[in-house]
Amino acid sequence: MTRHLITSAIPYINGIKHLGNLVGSQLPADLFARYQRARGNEVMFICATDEHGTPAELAAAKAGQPVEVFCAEMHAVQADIARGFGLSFDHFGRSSSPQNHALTQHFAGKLAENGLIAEVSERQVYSNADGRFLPDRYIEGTCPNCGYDKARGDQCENCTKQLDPTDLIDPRSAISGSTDLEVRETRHLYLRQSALKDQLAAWIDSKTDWPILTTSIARKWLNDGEGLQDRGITRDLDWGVPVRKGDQPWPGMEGKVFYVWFDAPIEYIAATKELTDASGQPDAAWRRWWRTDEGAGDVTYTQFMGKDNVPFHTLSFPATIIGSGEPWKLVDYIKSFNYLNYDGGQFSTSQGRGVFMDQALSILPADYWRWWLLSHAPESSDSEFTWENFQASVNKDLADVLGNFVSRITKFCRAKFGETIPEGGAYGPEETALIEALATRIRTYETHMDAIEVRKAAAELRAIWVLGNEYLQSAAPWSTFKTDPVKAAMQVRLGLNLIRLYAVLSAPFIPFAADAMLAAMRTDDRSWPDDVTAALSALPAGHGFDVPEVLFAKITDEARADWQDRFKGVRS
Ligand SMILES: Nc1ncnc2c1ncn2[C@@H]1O[C@H](COP(=O)(O)OP(=O)(O)OP(=O)(O)O)[C@@H](O)[C@H]1O
Ligand SMILES: [Zn+2]
Repeated sequence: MTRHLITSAIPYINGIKHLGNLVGSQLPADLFARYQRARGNEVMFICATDEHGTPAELAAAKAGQPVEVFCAEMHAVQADIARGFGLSFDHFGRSSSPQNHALTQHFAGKLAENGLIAEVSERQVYSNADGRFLPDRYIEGTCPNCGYDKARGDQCENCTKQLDPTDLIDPRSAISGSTDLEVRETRHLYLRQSALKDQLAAWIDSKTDWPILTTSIARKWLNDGEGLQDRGITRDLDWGVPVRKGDQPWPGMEGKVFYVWFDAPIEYIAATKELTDASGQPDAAWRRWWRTDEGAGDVTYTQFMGKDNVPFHTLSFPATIIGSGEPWKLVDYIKSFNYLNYDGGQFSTSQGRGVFMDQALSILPADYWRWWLLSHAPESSDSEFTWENFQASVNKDLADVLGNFVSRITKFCRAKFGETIPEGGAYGPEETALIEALATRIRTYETHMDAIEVRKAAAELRAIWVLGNEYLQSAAPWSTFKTDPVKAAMQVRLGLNLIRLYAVLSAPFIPFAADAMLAAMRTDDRSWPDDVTAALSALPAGHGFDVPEVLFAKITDEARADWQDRFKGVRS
């Protein structure tokens, strides 16, 4: 048994996530977690909401709620939708938890002790009307790069250029609209990433098996321009983790909070403590996942995220971990994703463009989405969601191949032998060939799943389903039955056992359908088919079963056209 710590990039709290967010982080992480559990390994699968920062404050203001209330409600909404998609987190935490406050302050204190925090006096925009500084998105104005007049203090959405609040032309407060602004001196903490550059570069160089997407983004940030820059880790805001040096006050930093990108990844650790605290376990229970000196030496840690999150996970968070000088677990493998685009454009939360997770669940079961998204995951390049492609893939793969197999074999057996697995007959050459082909493909499937090659694993799984259909077609128990009912019984018994086998293999991709298949076979036996021959006799003659309801309904052209129309605009 191996031990797997798995984290998904934590979704931001400002709204309901879209299908791009899902396939770029939480869903492939869930696939991997479910697979590792199915192989009998010990898994700790962590996700959380990312709750600090100006977008959360602005979203709360727009909703007319105190930010704490907004975040608590939105966390509950996101947790509920995650359950709807079958995301099997061991814990779905909150970056605003007391556990994360304490750990974030702990790391900052250690970094300061080790000389890796610099106090820098800098010029920030201050609003006289609002009586406060205006960091990041609290300030809007005209982009100096493209002239867009709604550029924000951290970035221009139009040309994507990263900005500083002081770069904006004709700046105004995003809170009050006031232009009565001035630039004032304020002191902030910087994480001295540049001092760790060589260590980080050597560490990245040692990761020869990582996806090119991951290492190329890390190298770009390490080397482009003047190389890895120090990073501001504090802000003049109320909402966030108060700046403290461990459990001590930090003189000169009163009233400031840590920047959201400093505390967010620390929440992976804190969320694990949230889990064990909630069940009254001692600290050793979470520390055995995170401290290499307290039991995490044999843990394999895998992170999942979209490409824009890669710099923080390859450089900033490792700088925090390494810089602490303490034996915290560093990530072993970073699986990153390109972007999923929507019907010729980008998904956008702020512009309400695309299909959002709640909407997706309101029109079709989770497994339809899980299957399409995973089998089209944007691994080697960006990929695109189109309704035509979605319809074709659901209808062909799920309805025609897997669903059809289950329906044909169960209905035929009920008609000729009743709802009990029939006895008699022995395997012939066709069955031996099928078992050999299955064994080869299942071993390949495992290889792809171990390597987190999501698309390849999906293709292999589909090929495994196809083997069953091909066997059924050529063995044709409905014809065999007329001349040799004992042989037909053997074929049907094999087919019904294949349903259980398919449920076990498919569960990481389509957990709800897998549950329905196992329920129809009246079994809880989820043992992994290390030995295919043995796996195909798990359900003995005489074992009862039920013909399941339609596993996957086909998507009609009318439904597709209707959704295409409904989701072409902007979410109101
Ligand atoms: N179109 C996309 N395709 C794949 N992954 C994406 C896409 N957009 C965002 N992601 C990833 O989704 C995860 C959650 O993102 P987060 O909640 O921070 O939203 P975001 O990055 O602000 O995106 P958006 O503003 O589009 O919602 C991150 O790992 C991010 O990299
Ligand atoms: Zn611009």
